[in-house]
Amino acid sequence: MEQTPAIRIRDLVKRYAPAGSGEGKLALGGVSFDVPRGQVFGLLGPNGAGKSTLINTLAGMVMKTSGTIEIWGHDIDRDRRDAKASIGIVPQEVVFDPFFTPIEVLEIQAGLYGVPKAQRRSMELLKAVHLDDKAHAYARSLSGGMRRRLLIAKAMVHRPPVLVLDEPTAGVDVELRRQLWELVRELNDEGVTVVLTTHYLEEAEQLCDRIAIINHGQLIANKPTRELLDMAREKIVVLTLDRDIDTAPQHELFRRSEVLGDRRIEIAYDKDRMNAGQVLGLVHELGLGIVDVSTREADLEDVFVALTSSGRSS
Ligand SMILES: Nc1ncnc2c1ncn2[C@@H]1O[C@H](COP(=O)(O)OP(=O)(O)OP(=O)(O)O)[C@@H](O)[C@H]1O
Repeated sequence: MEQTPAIRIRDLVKRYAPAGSGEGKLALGGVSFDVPRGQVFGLLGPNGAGKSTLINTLAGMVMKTSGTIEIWGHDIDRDRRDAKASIGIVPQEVVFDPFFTPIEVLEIQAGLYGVPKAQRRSMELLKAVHLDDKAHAYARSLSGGMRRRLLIAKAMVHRPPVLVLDEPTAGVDVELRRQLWELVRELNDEGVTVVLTTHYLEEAEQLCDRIAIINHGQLIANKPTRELLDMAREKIVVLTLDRDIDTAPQHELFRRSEVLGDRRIEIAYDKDRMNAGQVLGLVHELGLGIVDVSTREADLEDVFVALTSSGRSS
């Protein structure tokens, strides 16, 4: 029998009720996709695309207009309890009572989820998020990064097989971002399926096995990260010339050509139509001497911009 996906979403529609007499806002216009088990799955999209609506629907905090959602094989309408028990949600905002300690935060949450005392593993969870030495410190004395890690532990008290993180690294510094990535990888290595939304394309590229892109409430891509990156047809060469020039050399085969300054120019070309050697040859033919060359692969940002600006579906 084929394994059920960690999350199965079909024809999900959410229309927010109108504030006045209008039609209301269509935030999700019929979205279908699966999150395979055992993966780190990234949900990307520009501001207002519908990511939070989707996550909040999974969390049971937003009522969908129509469509179906199954979490670990449990339909969220028909099998609400099991669906809820199968998912942990890490919200964007970090809010704790400043007078509770991390261990108390986890114990209270375990109580809310009805986890019997004998099955609780609060200390183990604090260890997993590297907060065991802060178990008895007041939450108000924790740094921003520690609070975020505590939120992740809190979402895991009932041992859900699926963990959803809404913008886990929004507004955190580079060092902390890397620590959180490491934590997500550790959880995933232990078998937890992770879904995360992010604005940082580098984060998605580094962390996610598969990426779905939402734009204007529609799914416009859903592919393994590698395949999505391969969709970037553009390659870029940066050349250092033997003299200063005011205007970049142009050719019908160049997609883009710009002067960067300090005798450097950048030329983007379609990797399916030509290679770097041909670009150099053409620049040479135009009478320019080349003293240095480097190339840059297009990254997820290039793909993202191409997809979300054209609205093309894949
Ligand atoms: N409670 C609400 N009532 C009415 N419209 C809403 C509500 N919540 C969100 N929307 C609208 O639905 C659309 C999708 O919003 P959503 O917050 O899901 O996007 P998002 O992709 O999470 O964006 P962001 O990255 O900015 O959080 C937006 O146009 C938003 O204005």
